[in-house]
Amino acid sequence: MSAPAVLVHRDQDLLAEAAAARLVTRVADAQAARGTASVVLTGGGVGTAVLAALAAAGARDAVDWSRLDVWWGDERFRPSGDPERNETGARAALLDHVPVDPARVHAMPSSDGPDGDDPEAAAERYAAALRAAAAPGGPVPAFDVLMLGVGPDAHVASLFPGLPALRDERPVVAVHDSPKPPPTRISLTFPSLRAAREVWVLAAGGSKADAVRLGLAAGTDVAEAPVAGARGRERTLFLLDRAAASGLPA
Ligand SMILES: O=C(O)[C@H](O)[C@@H](O)[C@H](O)[C@H](O)COP(=O)(O)O
Repeated sequence: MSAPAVLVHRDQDLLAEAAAARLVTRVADAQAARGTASVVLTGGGVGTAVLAALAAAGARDAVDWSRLDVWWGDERFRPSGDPERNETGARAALLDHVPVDPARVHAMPSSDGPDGDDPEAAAERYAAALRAAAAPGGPVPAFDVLMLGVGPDAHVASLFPGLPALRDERPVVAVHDSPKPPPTRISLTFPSLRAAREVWVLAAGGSKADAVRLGLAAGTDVAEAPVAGARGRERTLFLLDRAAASGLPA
């Protein structure tokens, strides 16, 4: 696991533009090296702002969109097209505007999908899709970039403080009784997050300052502040605006 590096931008808009530019470079580099690239998206205000900034960036066509796999770190277990779904926001912000291969856009199942209203079966279905895309024998691909928003309670993906998903070793789990609505979700677990080459934690605003501080502090209990467990294999970046960084030592 890599030790985190911190980058602080003036405000959320600049943070989103800088992260979008970084994403273009990282994806283009991965495609040059390996032919394809994979990214894991997050819901939330900042994560969606990054996607919108990417859609608006002139450099976006440096990405070969047809050779990009798109996954999600978590999803609200709602019907397809529901405005609460992270997928819905990502499509509106970016995916509807670039020539992605629909077969490579791996949305998490919806509550009106093939498993119906059964989040456990939906989680298993997503785990099977990840396994099929992984290197032989591996549970999940080595994602090039995995982005995570963070909540004021220090959750990442749908890994909330104190919930059993934090200790689950399966790659994908159903989450019940989420303290943030909606209550039923699907989430990657820590082993899957940590399979990524690069993990980027995105945070803007003063309400995130405590979570960011805990996420970077040595010795934080991951069960209390899940963001502290968000680490990439090669690189971990905390991409912040000034307000989110305001709790860090100077
Ligand atoms: O499903 C969710 O609720 C989101 O995926 C969640 O994990 C989000 O990323 C953070 O809560 C940060 O959200 P904001 O950027 O909107 O504060």
